[in-house]
Amino acid sequence: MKQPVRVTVTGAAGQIGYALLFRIASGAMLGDDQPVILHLLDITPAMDALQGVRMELEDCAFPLLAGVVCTDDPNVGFKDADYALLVGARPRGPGMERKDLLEANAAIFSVQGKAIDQNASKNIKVLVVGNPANTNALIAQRNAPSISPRNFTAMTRLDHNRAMTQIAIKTGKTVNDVTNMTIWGNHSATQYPDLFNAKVSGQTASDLVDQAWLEGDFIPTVQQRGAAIIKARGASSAASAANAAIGHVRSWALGTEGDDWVSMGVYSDGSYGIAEGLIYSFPCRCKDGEWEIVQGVEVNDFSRAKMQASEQELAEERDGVKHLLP
Ligand SMILES: NC(=O)c1ccc[n+]([C@@H]2O[C@H](COP(=O)([O-])OP(=O)(O)OC[C@H]3O[C@@H](n4cnc5c(N)ncnc54)[C@H](O)[C@@H]3O)[C@@H](O)[C@H]2O)c1
Ligand SMILES: O=C(O)C[C@H](O)C(=O)O
Repeated sequence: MKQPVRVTVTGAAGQIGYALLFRIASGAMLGDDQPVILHLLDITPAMDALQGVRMELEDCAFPLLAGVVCTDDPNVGFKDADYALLVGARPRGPGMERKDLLEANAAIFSVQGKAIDQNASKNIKVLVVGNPANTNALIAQRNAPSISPRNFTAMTRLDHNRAMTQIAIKTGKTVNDVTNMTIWGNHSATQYPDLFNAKVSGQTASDLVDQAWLEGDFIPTVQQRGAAIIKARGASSAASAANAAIGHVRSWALGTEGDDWVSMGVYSDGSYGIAEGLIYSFPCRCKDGEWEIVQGVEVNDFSRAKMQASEQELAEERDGVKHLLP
């Protein structure tokens, strides 16, 4: 049996937390031979609810669950953490854009970045889910100078999964036939889901649909899916978000499949002309616990304009939180 690893989940008493923790404890995220110690971090008023979550975790008798720590102290929450899923943050309501949450949520990620810097493993892998995820990841990363910026990522896997299903439905196939999907940019309404490189049963996806559907239906559906769920459910996506978080960390830790890739918000090294240092979603392959941006993906003029619009939005978000970026 492997030694247990410590996995911190923030916002653990929230709705994504509830859909996430039981799957981590079951082995869905890190494999069925990897014991975990869960560190559940939330705010003080949520501690009673968090104890309820702990009781339910205990009552599952998961063979891989080697311990549960519940806390409202980030220093305890991130102590020796090997993985952190930063979920705890306010969700948007109807009519809001995700960046409207910046003011409410940014401070959380500055505090948590510092706590990660001071307490966590230097090899920690961090996934930011709380919105606006890319810029919150940037804030956490910049407040943790002793840890490689490569270790801070933001979640666009939910958008990636949404895009795979939309093209599968349109072409009468299933997601098993869809490969090489890419979400470029920000987890926001400027994100760009790319059908020019995606494949359906080995054929280029954009060749299988007309441009009017691609521009007028597919792209806005993926961009606006979070808002559509909020409108329908009266609450933001939770089970699908938790599922995407599991997928993101699993791909990062255990590797991507064959030649396929996944979408991850990662520290830009200037690939595809995207400003260095932004947390931008690129096509990534993972191996041995490391991600790399896939090079040589074709970018036509249509794609380039959309990628730059999302880059521009991320630069504006970054400038809006300058006071939190040491
Ligand atoms: N990136 C994505 O694809 C994606 C998808 C879905 C939701 N989200 C975002 O995830 C976040 C959480 O969503 P939810 O539906 O679980 O919300 P929720 O309100 O149900 O839960 C949030 C939890 O975070 C806790 N929290 C608040 N401040 C905290 C802090 N400083 N430290 C620790 N915990 C804190 C709250 O007490 C609450 O328990 C939101 O920002 C939402 O917009 C992102
Ligand atoms: O859209 C939201 O605000 C929630 C989440 O980011 C989503 O994409 O479902």
